Amino acid sequence: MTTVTFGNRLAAEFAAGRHLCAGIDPHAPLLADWGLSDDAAGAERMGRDVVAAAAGVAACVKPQIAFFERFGSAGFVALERVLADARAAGLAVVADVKRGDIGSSFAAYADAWLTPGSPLEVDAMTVVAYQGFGTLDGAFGHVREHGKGLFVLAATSNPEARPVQTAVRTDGSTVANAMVGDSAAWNLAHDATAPVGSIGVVLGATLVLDEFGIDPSVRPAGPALPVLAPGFGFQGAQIERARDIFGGLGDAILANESRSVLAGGADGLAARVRDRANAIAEALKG
Ligand SMILES: O=c1ccn([C@@H]2O[C@H](COP(=O)(O)O)[C@@H](O)[C@H]2O)c(=O)[nH]1
Repeated sequence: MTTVTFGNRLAAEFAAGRHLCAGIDPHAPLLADWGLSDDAAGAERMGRDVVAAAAGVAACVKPQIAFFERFGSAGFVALERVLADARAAGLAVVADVKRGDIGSSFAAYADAWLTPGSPLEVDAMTVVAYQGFGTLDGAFGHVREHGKGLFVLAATSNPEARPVQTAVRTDGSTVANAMVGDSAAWNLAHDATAPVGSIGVVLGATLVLDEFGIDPSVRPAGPALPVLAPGFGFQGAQIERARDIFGGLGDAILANESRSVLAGGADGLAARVRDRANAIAEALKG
């Protein structure tokens, strides 16, 4: 059986004009806003409602695992139900887990989130390569054999990240740019002719990429590099500026919005998801 790669799955979403990655972030104030309890049941209800609203409209959903993890095992049960709904709806899930460790331990994280049939199976996960890009090796088999994807933190949307991510390595590259380069190189080496790669990066839409040593006018060789872009909406970045922000890195954008879509309660959620999906499609088309 031929495995559909994560990159090919993204390419199909983009061809259909879907670029929104709808966040599932059950913050306590948002749960209150929705009239839900600040517990696992409330998080589950919000998550399942977002999945229902996003199916066929958004390219993916992105549960922020921290908001489920705070409820312990009950939170993970809730999350598993949200993931099951997404699977049944054919909606891709990017787990925002930001995992990283020495290679042998990281491999167990990758197995937990990317093994087909695992209780927490998702389509892609966010990862941290602070201990070296090679520590991600344990996930690459899932990418190649099971059609899974990774988003490597490169230049994140939060201001505190700047001193670390702009640091210059001994090879002259900033840490942020090295993450972009290593991810693009992996895609080129493993699936050179794919339209979109299966390894992507996280680049905050709130940033000026040049300031992180990333030249947005340079499109990496090989498959388009998926960019998971948080920072739109609540954090202030404007989707209309996406082309200016990402330049040559803007061919395969998943624009994440969480609080801007979730605020306002369950009533009107479907309309908000649709409106944001349309605005993002319009800004990124052509
Ligand atoms: O650089 C990063 C990486 C991840 N995030 C996550 O994205 C969402 C953003 O939520 P909003 O409500 O749209 O601001 C959230 O889950 C963050 O943990 C990020 O913001 N920046």
